[in-house]
Amino acid sequence: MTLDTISSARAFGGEQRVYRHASAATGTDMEFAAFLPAEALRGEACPTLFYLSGLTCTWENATTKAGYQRLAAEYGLILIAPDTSPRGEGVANDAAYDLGQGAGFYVDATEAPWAPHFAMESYVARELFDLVSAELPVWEGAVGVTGHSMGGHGALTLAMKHPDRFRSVSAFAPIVNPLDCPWGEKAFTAYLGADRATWAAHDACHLVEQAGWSGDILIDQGTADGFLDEQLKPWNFERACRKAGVDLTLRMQGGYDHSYYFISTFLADHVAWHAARLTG
Ligand SMILES: N[C@@H](CCC(=O)N[C@@H](CS)C(=O)NCC(=O)O)C(=O)O
Repeated sequence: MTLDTISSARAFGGEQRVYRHASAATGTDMEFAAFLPAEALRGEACPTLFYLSGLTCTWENATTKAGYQRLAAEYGLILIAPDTSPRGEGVANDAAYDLGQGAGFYVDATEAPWAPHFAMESYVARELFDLVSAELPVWEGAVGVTGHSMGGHGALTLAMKHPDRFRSVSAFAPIVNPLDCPWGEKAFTAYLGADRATWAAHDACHLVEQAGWSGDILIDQGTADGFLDEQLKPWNFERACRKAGVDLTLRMQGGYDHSYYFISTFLADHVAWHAARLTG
């Protein structure tokens, strides 16, 4: 598979790159950002962190606003920031910001008109994972995943569904219970169909009770997040983790909202937390 470099810029002794490639999973070209620390540029195997973004985002939001380059350089970590959906003229879309392009929800759609291209679980957890493992100096067995909002849902569910691939997981303001929030109900109805029984396999609250997680989990959530009560409900996941005996650290951060100001404030803790688990 060919990786085309769209851009490359020196940052913190490493390089911030953006790649494009033809994706078999989505049937489209996909773009993603990759920060390579100095160690990776020297060809040394590096622990790697996937950062999955939220609604309306591409690889660009986190790459330009989270400040991850300095942190990834400090810990010698490769950071991979995928897009949030397939895109393009031949790809289904919706006028709303929370469905279609920019809102892939990290599931493989089974329903029309989404099924032909919306395969973001296969894309991230298999195709992109295998691609970066083959093309970049990713330290085998030392890959973690984090994400924000819809991307937090992606991080939690992909980690629990693919524990052979992801060794550490954390999230910022994640959607934890798509079966019980308007964003999740709308997207899952469209992508997976009306039968809610099929949804549970993509719901972190259900997954943690069914599949569990052998490590610990870190979640940061702002108390001034406008989506907290209606969409995010981290207490549902706290309850499910307690029931499942999974070690969750849920930090309610006073006065923080849903923005990248919140993410950039606490990202250092997450990068350090992943680095410790991936190299320990
Ligand atoms: N503010 C958006 C809601 C979507 C939103 O807040 N998206 C979050 C992720 S769920 C985000 O990171 N947006 C892009 C950014 O802040 O750069 C809207 O109403 O259109």
